[in-house]
Amino acid sequence: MRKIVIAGNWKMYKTQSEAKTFFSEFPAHLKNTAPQAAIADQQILICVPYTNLAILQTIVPAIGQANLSIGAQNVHWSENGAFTGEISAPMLVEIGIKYVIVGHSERRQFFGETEDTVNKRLKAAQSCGLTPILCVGESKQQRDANETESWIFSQLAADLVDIDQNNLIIAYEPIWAIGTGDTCASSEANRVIGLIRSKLVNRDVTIQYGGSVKPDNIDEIMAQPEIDGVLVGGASLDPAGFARIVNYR
Ligand SMILES: O=C[C@H](O)COP(=O)(O)O
Repeated sequence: MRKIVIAGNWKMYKTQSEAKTFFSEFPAHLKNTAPQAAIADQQILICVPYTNLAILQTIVPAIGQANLSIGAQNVHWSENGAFTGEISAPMLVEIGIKYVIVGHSERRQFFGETEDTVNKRLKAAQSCGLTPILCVGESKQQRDANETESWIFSQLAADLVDIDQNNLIIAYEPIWAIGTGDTCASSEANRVIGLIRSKLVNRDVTIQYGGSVKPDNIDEIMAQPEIDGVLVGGASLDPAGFARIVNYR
């Protein structure tokens, strides 16, 4: 069965004090009227900067929302070593982190991430029991050149070599829709996600859509049959707005 995962990605936003303020306000906005079985099928996740991980691991359990987790935004492929500025999977696991974003387009665009390093990071995450969220998606130029499918298929082919599809989330994030307000039409996101699913060995992988998801388009996005959740950037920074996204049903 495909699990719904509604995830926020704070990117490089929120100091510790700002993160604490967010979580002092967020729970009051959550609508918790769904039956327990439905809650168990839906994971809420917020991927925060490294400086917020440990402190939020002590704060979030006290909220009493069993399906709410904190995740990381990247992970190195080595368990330790001389890799200044990097964080390893065992470091995340030791503080109870279960999810990590891998291969976000901003990592690929600004920090030289390649399909090879994405694959290595996925393997490292899985080998320590973390569930990675693999991000794939095309640029505006690729879409305009009708290369969306071929590009995403090539990303999947390279990124998923020797990856366990039973412990994996994929986020389809068209780069041109990220932070632009230019949301991919939900029917088009549904079509591309269906194509991604057709390439997987495990057709039950949770596949999210990401790119300008907002409170006012979440219902339409989540009504699409192939879309199992969202990866939300800007709109995850506001507690009331992100709760509205989480409360879509
Ligand atoms: O990881 C999240 C995506 O980059 C989407 O960001 P956005 O919701 O600000 O467009």
